[in-house]
Amino acid sequence: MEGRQINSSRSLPDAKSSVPEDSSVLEIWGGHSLQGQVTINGAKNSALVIMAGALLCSGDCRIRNVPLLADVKRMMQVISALGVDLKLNGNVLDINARDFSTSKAPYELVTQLRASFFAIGAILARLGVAQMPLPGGCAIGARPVDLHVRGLQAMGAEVQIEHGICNAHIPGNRRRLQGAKIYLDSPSVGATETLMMAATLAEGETIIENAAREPEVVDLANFCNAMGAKISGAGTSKIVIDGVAELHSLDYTIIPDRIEAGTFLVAGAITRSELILSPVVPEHLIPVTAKLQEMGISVVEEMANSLRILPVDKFQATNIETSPHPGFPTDMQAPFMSLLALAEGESIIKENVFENRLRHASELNRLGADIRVKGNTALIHGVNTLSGAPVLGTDLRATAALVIAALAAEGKSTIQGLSHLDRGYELIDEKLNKLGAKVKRLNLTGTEPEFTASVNGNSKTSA
Ligand SMILES: CC(=O)N[C@H]1[C@@H](OP(=O)(O)OP(=O)(O)OC[C@H]2O[C@@H](n3ccc(=O)[nH]c3=O)[C@H](O)[C@@H]2O)O[C@H](CO)[C@@H](O)[C@@H]1O
Ligand SMILES: C=C(OP(=O)(O)O)C(=O)O
Repeated sequence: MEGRQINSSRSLPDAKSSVPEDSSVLEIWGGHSLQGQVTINGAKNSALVIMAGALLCSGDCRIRNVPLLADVKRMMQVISALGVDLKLNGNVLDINARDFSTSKAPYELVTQLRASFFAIGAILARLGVAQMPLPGGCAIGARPVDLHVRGLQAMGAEVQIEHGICNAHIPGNRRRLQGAKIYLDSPSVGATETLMMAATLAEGETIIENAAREPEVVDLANFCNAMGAKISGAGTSKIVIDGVAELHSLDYTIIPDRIEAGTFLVAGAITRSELILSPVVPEHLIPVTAKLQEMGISVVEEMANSLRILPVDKFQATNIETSPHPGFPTDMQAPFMSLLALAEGESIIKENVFENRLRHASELNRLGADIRVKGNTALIHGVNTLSGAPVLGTDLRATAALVIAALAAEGKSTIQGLSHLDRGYELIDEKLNKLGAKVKRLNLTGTEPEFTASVNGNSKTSA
C-alpha cells in the first residue's frame, strides 16, 4: 500500500458542518413522477464504523462499496490524523494501521460527526490510551456517551471526560483490556459497536447484554470476524466476544444502505412512481416496507437483492412509533412524515429514540402540510396537495424529508441545509434527476452549476 493519502477518482462532497455555512441550495420543481432504476450505495453507518474497526488491524484492510459522503471524508481525515495510511479509489478504501501510534483524535473533525467517537474502542484496544473529543452528528437530542464510557470502564479502562475530551487509558502494567459482562441500559447502536471493537482485542470473554441488533452492528461483527475476531450473536441482544491477540488483513464489502433505500421508496410512493432499487437486502427493509404495505403501497421483491415499488393514486394514513431494530427506524421517521402529510386521514408519529427529532414538522407545514407537534408526538392531518416554498433542513433526515415533500409539491421549492444532506446521500440530486425529477443544485456564492445527471455513466443536460 502507498503512503498516507486521500484521493479518489470521484470527489467527495465538502465537509461543512452547519447550516449558515451552506453555500448551496436545491431547487426542486415538484409534481413530476419518477421512473427507473436506482443504485443504492453502501451503508453510511456501516462504512463509518468499519473504518474505525480497521484501526484494530495491523495488516491491510480493503473496504469495498464505501459511499462517497461528507461523513466518509471526515472519517478519513480523522483516521489520517491518527497517523494511519489510507487511500480511496472509487468506492474502494484501503486502510493500513500497522504503524498507528497517535491516540489523540482532532477536535475539529470529531465534532463534525457521530461515528468518529466510536473509534475510541479500537484506539484504546490497540494503543492502551485514547483521547477522543465528544462527538457531533445530527442535532436530534443530547446524545450522551455514558454507555460507551461505562462499558469501557467495565473492561478495566480508566475513563474521564474533561474539557469536552474523553480521556481513556488502561491502567498499570496491563497492555490489554479485560473481558467483562456488560449490560446496556438501552440498546445503543454506537455503544454496542464501541464495546464490540474494544472487546475483540481484550483478554478473555466479553458479553454485551441488551445489545443493539441493527444490520450495521452485524456488518461490523462480520468485518471483525473476517479479520480473525471471535464474535458471536451479533444481530441478537446478546453478543459474545472472545478476545484475540491480533487481527489480520482482509477484503470486505459493506452492506447496502437501508436508509437510503427507504428514502427512495418513500420518494417513489409520494410521487406515485414505479421504481426499482438495487442492491438492497429486503430483510433489512421489512419495518419500512411493512408500513408502506399498511398504507396501501405495494413493494415487491424482484430478485434476492432488489425491490420494486408500484404506483398508487391514494394511500392511507397510519401510525408510526420509532424503536430500535427490528422496530421502525428513527432514521426513516422524517421521510415518512412527508408521505403521511399527503395520506388520506389522520396519522400519529411517536419518536421514541431521540428527544428532539421532529423539527422538520414546522418546515413541512411551510409546504402546506398540517402537522402539530406535542412533545415527542406529531399529529398529521393528511392534505390533498403541498405547495412549493423555501425551507430549511435542520438535520440529515429532516433535509431528506423536505426533498421528498418538494418532489410532490406544486411549483418550486428551495431547500437549504445541504451540508446535512451530503453527510448521508451520495449524489442524491443526480440520482433523482436520472429518474425524471427536476432538481437543480445552486451555488449561492458563485455561478450556477450545470443541470446534469451523471449517475452510472449516463449523462444528460436539461432545463
Ligand atoms: C453513526 C450512526 O451509526 N448513527 C446511528 C446510530 O446513532 P447512535 O449510535 O448515536 O444512536 P444510539 O443507538 O446510541 O442512541 C439511541 C438512544 O440512546 C441514547 N444513548 C446513546 C448512547 C449513550 O451512551 N447513552 C444514551 O443515552 C441516545 O441519546 C439515544 O436517545 O443509531 C441511531 C439509532 O438507530 C441512528 O439514528 C443513527 O443514524
Ligand atoms: C442520525 C444520523 O446520523 P448520525 O448518527 O451520524 O448523526 C442519521 O444517519 O440519520
